[in-house]
Amino acid sequence: MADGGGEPDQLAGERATAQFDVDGMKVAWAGSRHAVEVADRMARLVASDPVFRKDTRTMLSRKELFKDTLKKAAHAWKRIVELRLTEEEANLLRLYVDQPGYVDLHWGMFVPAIKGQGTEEQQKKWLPMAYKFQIIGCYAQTELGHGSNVQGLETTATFDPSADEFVMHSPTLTSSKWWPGGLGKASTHAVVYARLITEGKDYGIHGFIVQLRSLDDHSPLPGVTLGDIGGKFGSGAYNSMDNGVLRFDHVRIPRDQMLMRLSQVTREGKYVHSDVPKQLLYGTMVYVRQTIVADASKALSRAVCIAVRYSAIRKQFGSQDGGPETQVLNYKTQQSRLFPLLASAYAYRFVGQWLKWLYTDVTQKLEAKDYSTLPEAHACTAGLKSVTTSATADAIEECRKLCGGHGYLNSSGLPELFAVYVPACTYEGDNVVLLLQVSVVLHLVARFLMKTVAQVATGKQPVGTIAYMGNIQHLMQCKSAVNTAEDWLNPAAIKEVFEARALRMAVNCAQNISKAPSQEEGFSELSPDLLEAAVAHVQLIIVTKFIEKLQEDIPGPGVKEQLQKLCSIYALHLLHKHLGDFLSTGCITARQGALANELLGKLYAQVRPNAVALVDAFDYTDHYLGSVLGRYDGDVYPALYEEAWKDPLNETVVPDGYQEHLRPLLKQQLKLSRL
Ligand SMILES: Cc1cc2nc3c(=O)[nH]c(=O)nc-3n(C[C@H](O)[C@H](O)[C@H](O)COP(=O)(O)OP(=O)(O)OC[C@H]3O[C@@H](n4cnc5c(N)ncnc54)[C@H](O)[C@@H]3O)c2cc1C
Repeated sequence: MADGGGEPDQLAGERATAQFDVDGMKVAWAGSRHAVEVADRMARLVASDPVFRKDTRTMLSRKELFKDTLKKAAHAWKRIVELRLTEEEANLLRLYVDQPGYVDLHWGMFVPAIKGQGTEEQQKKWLPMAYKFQIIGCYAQTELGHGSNVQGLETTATFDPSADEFVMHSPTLTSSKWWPGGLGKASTHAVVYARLITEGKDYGIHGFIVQLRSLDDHSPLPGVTLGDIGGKFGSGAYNSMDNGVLRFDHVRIPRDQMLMRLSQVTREGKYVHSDVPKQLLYGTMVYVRQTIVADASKALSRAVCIAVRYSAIRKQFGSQDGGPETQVLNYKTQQSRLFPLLASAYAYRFVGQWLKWLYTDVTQKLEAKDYSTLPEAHACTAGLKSVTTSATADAIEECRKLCGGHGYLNSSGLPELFAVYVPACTYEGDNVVLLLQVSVVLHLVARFLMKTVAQVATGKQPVGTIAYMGNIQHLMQCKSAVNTAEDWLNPAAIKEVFEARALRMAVNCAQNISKAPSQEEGFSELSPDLLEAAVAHVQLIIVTKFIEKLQEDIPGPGVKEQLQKLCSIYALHLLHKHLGDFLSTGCITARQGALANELLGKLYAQVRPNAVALVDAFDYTDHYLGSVLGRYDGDVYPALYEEAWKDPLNETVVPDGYQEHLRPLLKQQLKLSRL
């Protein structure tokens, strides 16, 4: 959607060729008519408010940028309160402000940690203050010396029964908390993860609510050392966030600030487990990862929207007879690089919508004390987080290249989008470490199935996203029946080969591990293969959820047909990219692989007239896109020209430094003895 301007629509011709109802597609993308309307309202509210301008953000110094973030966060809060926005509206408003800041961690990690790990009394005490922003919280887990290996954290929380207090301490340099967002400058409180020591025994990592700064003047409390960890990758981007460093020098907190839902320390210093099961923590994890997958589809769709619109405007080379130049979107290479990314944006959107359902399902099962599906739900969310964020990071960079030189300008929006997005591959679990966790679950199931193949029809069946593994006898032997390119349009044909590939890769790994001297050695040696098996499994989940989405009623002329094409593109481009997997596991023949590629080419041609309308369906304002190349009206060149003049370097015609460094050079009358 455009947000102002009123220039003639240079993309009108592209929009006229669409073969589907864009409004219907907006509903399919957003999830409901209501979701479209709320998102639209919030996006326009932000776009029309001058405080939320971001067109010069990449030109600000770090200090200016941070202050600008504080201003935007405070203004957003003011608007949320004034307009009495609902939680849904407030979340969307923050999304469209589109500037990482302390509020993300306050709402996204601090509040959920207290909700998930605090007792009822603790929630009653802390949450109202957090909801009203009387305190600002962050999530302090990672240390200078340890990230992925949480059990290796060094910060200590030693119980002192004489004072009924914990003593928080950072015994080494490497125990300094390092990275938490919002910690450096903004937070007044943190949930701090530390080794709990009582009665001389180390009980491992637990969470504690610790006040860090004075609520009167914001200065650090005695014994607390705090600061920002320094500039990060890119201009603007994540530099708006005050990722911080924190050290404790014997800082005391009351005993009741240990998060005590799962375990407690008594007044006497005894460590006791509560009767609340540990599995409850899975619920929060599923929730957080579901939001990360949803964010992947947002970031990817933004990049794709920019690249598609610009590729329709950009022309290079003409016909041989000097006729008009060709839109770069018409080049088959541009289509084969770009349309799979467009299809991936839709695929991630739908798997994200399914994850929302999964979260509700997991929550209900937890309430009913049914923990049977949790390991599978945990593995599936970990895998989806890993695969979608890695692919999105790569895709944003690909979109930059698809926009040629102009894609490298900050005003294209792509460098900042990339810089702000890539850490998603690292935070909330490094992607490789997460995939290895997925492969452990797959390995266990594959091993169990191999042992019980004969009884599997009657034995314990795998559930949820690993249910297909129960079909081991068929999937280990089946051969694809595809005989023509169009046979690949059949979702059942696609599903079968993706299932067979994932299962065979898992079984191969399990067989090879069983030959190793020990399981541990086998795991370590085969971890690269395990990783690939986990990726195959996760890609199957995404393909399956897209196919299932298409079995729903999807209103709007032509909408379902377009989605069917995108689903085929998503699956077949993966098949083409990972052809080695499919061939080496014997799931398809080389000819069937070639047929898939043939169909892909035809599908790209069918998507071409719909491409601009398919990105319009994301319904992004020009403000949110933040890209002169992705403008709704396609009026790219005047905008590029105008943006350039905003650069501080253009404030003077003759640059600073001319007198000292350029002029003497130009005026030098050196006698160069050798010339
Ligand atoms: C922008 C950003 C924001 C963040 N915000 C927060 C925050 O708010 N709060 C917080 O507590 N933390 C935060 N973090 C920290 C983040 O959670 C950690 O960076 C993350 O957990 C990874 O840990 P690490 O950096 O120590 O990487 P490492 O674990 O040191 O990983 C380094 C490399 O080793 C590999 N590796 C590690 N273990 C294994 C293994 N077992 N097998 C194979 N390979 C392995 C990894 O794949 C990676 O390639 C943030 C980080 C970033 C970048």
